[in-house]
Amino acid sequence: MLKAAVVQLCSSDDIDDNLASIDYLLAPLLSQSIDLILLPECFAQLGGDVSAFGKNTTKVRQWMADTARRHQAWLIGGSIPFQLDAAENSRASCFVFNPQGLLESRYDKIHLFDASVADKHRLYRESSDYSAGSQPFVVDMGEAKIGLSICYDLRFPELFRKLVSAGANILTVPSAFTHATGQSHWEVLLRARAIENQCYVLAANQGGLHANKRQTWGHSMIISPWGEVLASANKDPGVLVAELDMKVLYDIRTKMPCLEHRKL
Ligand SMILES: O=C(O)CNC(=O)[C@H](CS)NC(=O)CCC(=O)C(=O)O
Repeated sequence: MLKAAVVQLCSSDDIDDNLASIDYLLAPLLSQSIDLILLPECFAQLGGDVSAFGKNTTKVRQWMADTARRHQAWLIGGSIPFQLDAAENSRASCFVFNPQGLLESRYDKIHLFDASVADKHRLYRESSDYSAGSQPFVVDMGEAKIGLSICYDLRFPELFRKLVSAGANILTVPSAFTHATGQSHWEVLLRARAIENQCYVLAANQGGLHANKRQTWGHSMIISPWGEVLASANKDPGVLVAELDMKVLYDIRTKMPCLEHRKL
């Protein structure tokens, strides 16, 4: 049994404010034994100066380490911009801290959201602010093996197959999914990834109208390997908690061994 917490936010461009909101939302969980906390994409800042933040992430990374240690839980830090190499843009990086507050791994978003969407924002050009990563990551938490992804990655099932082939049994999808695309695609894609890969899916989204006028979909979810929605949010900030029973997952994988039936 693993107890997971999924945080939904409506982040602004004010880093201190956003971190204080998360502290506030997580405070009631201190008395519960949470094993894993997932934060959404751009949890620390949405709509700010990506390049400036990407060069100066020390404070936020320290906050992540402290938060993991305080809750004695794994912390999967959705994404922050992180300037890895002066010759390129920031990566959109998901830092993972263990319950001792030590950095365990970092996944850099592979698929960047360059798309025209039928909302007021219309044109998304993530690649003008960010450089793409290329390396999928599975975090080994013992029985739980966490396959990392970020937001637009959700549309690329081949990434999730790679993660599952590398042993993943829980998939995390921290996001800032738009209101327009979320309404049509979010739940369907998440449940499909859970069903086809026979994995738990933890999806932490941004939700609401942000200071920069972007509107995100919310509806963060925890989904079982059978595709059932175990917990879901509406449009407002909050925290979802669910227990992930790995026996349920093994049972599904044994009775319907789709992953072993793969031919291609
Ligand atoms: O740019 C920022 O400030 C933070 N990053 C994001 O919001 C990213 C890139 S624009 N959003 C997505 O990937 C949404 C994907 C999506 O909505 C879909 O696939 O439909």
